[in-house]
Amino acid sequence: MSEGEFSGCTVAVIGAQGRMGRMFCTRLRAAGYAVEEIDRPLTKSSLAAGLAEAKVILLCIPAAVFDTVLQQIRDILRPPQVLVDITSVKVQPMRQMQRVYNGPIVGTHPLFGPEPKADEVRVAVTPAEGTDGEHVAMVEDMFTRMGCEPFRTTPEEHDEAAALIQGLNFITTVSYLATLAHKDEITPYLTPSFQRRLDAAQKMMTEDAELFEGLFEANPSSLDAVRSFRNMLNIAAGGDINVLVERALWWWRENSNTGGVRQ
Ligand SMILES: O=C(O)C(=O)C[C@]1(C(=O)O)C=C[C@@H](O)C=C1
Repeated sequence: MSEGEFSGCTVAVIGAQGRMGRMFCTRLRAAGYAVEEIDRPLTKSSLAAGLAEAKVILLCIPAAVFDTVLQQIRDILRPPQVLVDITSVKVQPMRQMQRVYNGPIVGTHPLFGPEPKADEVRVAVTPAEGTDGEHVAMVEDMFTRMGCEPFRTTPEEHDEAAALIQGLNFITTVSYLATLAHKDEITPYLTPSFQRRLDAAQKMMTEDAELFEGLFEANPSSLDAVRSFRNMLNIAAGGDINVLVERALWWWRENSNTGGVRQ
């Protein structure tokens, strides 16, 4: 299939009314694709009609209903339709998709929410083994045309990285704030730097906790990530804070002419 054939083709978006689904429908149309919007209630006839002309089926659905929806579409999908998901973990959904469909499958994880800033548009792309390069390139091209920056990886590599970035970000925040909960006596001591951290955690805790909890449970690398963090806490508990600070300064290595080592 040439690039020309693919541009302007039909993409069926399942979960089109969700926040991510709505964003991708808008971006797909702006990029010149025909979009079939599919959302609840998912019926046999709405799915059959919606998927009939689609070259790509984009699943924008919560992990909790992933398997149910796959069961509903398994007999409707026809190779060479390309099945694409946007779930924030990859090992488990890739297996689920491969169990029900033997056509092209390209997993993706847009590393942003429904209202990304212009520089927050990276998309991890995890093709299933056996999916040919042409179909993977089609999907990468689709994201590029939507203004995103796709990069290719594997489900395992993705989940290890996501456990460290998304997983530990959540777990360390939850653990820290839980440690300090129910201690009215400490509130007079709140400082601006603590308040900044609390403010930064608000959305994650009050709006997205269920999402991150689900991702933690669904990511096979979560516990390894927690263990590496615990190793760092053990160093802190031993009093050797300097070792940790030197190591953490790696993040600002570009700003330092001493390669991350304090002056
Ligand atoms: O935009 C937000 O507030 C998000 O939480 C988006 C966010 C995140 O930042 O972890 C959440 C889930 C997706 O997997 C990717 C990005």
